Amino acid sequence: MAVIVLAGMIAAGKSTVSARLADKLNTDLMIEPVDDNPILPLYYNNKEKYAFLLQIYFLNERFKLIKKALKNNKNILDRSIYEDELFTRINLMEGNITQVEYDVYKDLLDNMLEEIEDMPKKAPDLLVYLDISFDKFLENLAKRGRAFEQIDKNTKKGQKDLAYFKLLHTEYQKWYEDYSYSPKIKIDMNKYDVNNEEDWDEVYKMIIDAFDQSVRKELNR
Ligand SMILES: Nc1ncnc2c1ncn2[C@@H]1O[C@H](COP(=O)(O)OP(=O)(O)OP(=O)(O)O)[C@@H](O)[C@H]1O
Repeated sequence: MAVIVLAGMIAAGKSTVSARLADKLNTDLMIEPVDDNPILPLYYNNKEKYAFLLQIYFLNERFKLIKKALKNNKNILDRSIYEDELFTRINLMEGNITQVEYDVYKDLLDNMLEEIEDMPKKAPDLLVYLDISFDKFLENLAKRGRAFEQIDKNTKKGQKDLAYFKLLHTEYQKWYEDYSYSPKIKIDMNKYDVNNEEDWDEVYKMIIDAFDQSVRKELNR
């Protein structure tokens, strides 16, 4: 039984890497399709109003996927539940949710994580963190062109959005350094285009080597 979870900043390439990885390993891909999320566009339009609702929505959806992934054989998840907590904290810092809302969220999250403690597998075998620079993030966001994510720098809202993304990017680096639930690997995605076969082969090898080490460690325990 093996579970690999992808992590990293918005538009770092998690969806592409997790899909290619699932295909290569012939395993299930656990994703929450963005197009099915009714709250995300509302959130990007009015963070103060929808941040708390969005976080509860993500927490619930993520938990459903984790339960499935940790019970089944061989799974790839395209984002970790611990990152949702990071998003929630950023929203607290930005004043989009209140301290009381954050406390309720955190209590619910801890309660859910206790359920995971009773499952045969409590954490992924490997966390793959995709690292990108802020400039690369802006480039990727513009390139993929999801309407609600676009930044209009000439407006007050655009400036606020930019500050949100910047804070998230900075905090993501710290988040990765502190992450300790499972073995982890950081991949510098500024250097690789995973749609290019040569680059993908290199990235895949790094992930598999780290994964083999992680599983070997587990067997020797
Ligand atoms: N907990 C959360 N709080 C706020 N926004 C979130 C949260 N989780 C995901 N999102 C947002 O949902 C959108 C889609 O996220 P998704 O996980 O599909 O991929 P992504 O972050 O764009 O990454 P990639 O391009 O690497 O696949 C992004 O705008 C992301 O910021």
